[in-house]
Amino acid sequence: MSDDVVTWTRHERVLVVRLASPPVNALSAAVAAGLDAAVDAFEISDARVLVIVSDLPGFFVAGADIKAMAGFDEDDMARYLVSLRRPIERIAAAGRPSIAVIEGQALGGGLELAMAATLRVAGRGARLGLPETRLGLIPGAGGTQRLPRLVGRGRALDLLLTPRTVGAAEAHAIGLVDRIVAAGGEEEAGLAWAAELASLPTSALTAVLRSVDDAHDLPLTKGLAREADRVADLFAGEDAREGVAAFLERRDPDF
Ligand SMILES: CCCCCCCCCCCCC[C@H](O)CC(=O)SCCNC(=O)CCNC(=O)[C@H](O)C(C)(C)COP(=O)(O)OP(=O)(O)OC[C@H]1O[C@@H](n2cnc3c(N)ncnc32)[C@H](O)[C@@H]1OP(=O)(O)O
Repeated sequence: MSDDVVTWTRHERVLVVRLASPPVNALSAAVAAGLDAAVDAFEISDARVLVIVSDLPGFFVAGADIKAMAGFDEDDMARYLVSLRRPIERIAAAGRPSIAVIEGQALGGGLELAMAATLRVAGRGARLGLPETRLGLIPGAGGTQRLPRLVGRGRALDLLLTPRTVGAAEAHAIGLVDRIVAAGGEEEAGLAWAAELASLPTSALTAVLRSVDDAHDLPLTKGLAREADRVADLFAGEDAREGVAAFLERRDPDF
């Protein structure tokens, strides 16, 4: 368990990470370190899904810690950038699904954290944006790379070039969030979604995640070849045997 700004608890096959760093969950060094420790806990566990949720009403994460950064020298900045990017990239590369539960503001590094998750669920009151240009910066934790992959070049530029934020409905319409729920229902929806994913075999979910990432990174022919290899590996595995048998025996599979 990390210090009190980032905590995590196990809910059956789901690890729930809670952010509670008043007033806005700014990504301070303590929050970054806490996130990293939470990813350590996820990696050594047999949890199948990671959920990231804020305990601060109105804020998912308001971005990097501007107050702290204002006093940085270049070495501090370099260390801070590494400390922020490390947990964010580990979540993205985890190979097991993660869900960011967005209630309120997800800005800058906060939206970058959410985009590193596999999936995003937002409440109707959420606002999302990458306002770094207003600080004379650009996103430094993957925002310029993941936003175009999620929403396309034009919409990404619209949100990257200006500090404009989008509400939940627009974010859902452009594919920045995957599910939109009534305000107040975010955490329940995120946990229910995580439980649904956690009932499925990690071997298949990991194969989906790796294959979809290949679709961005590889030429089609190589991606198709890797997909075929993954199908063959899965078909030879216990999970596929259980899944096929359960179907034929008209029962729920026990993965
Ligand atoms: C800036 C120096 C740069 C030096 C180089 C650094 C390079 C290292 C880069 C690291 C990796 C990059 C990560 C990421 O890409 C970069 C970022 O995330 S930059 C930050 C982006 N986020 C923002 O710009 C949001 C700024 N905040 C707001 O717009 C508003 O505060 C809000 C979140 C919309 C809330 O508005 P209100 O409800 O009106 O509340 P207040 O504005 O009064 O704020 C309340 C309280 O919280 C403090 N606060 C708000 N945001 C931050 C923050 N990001 N960091 C630290 N503190 C924040 C605010 O100051 C108030 O404090 P109080 O006055 O009450 O003490």
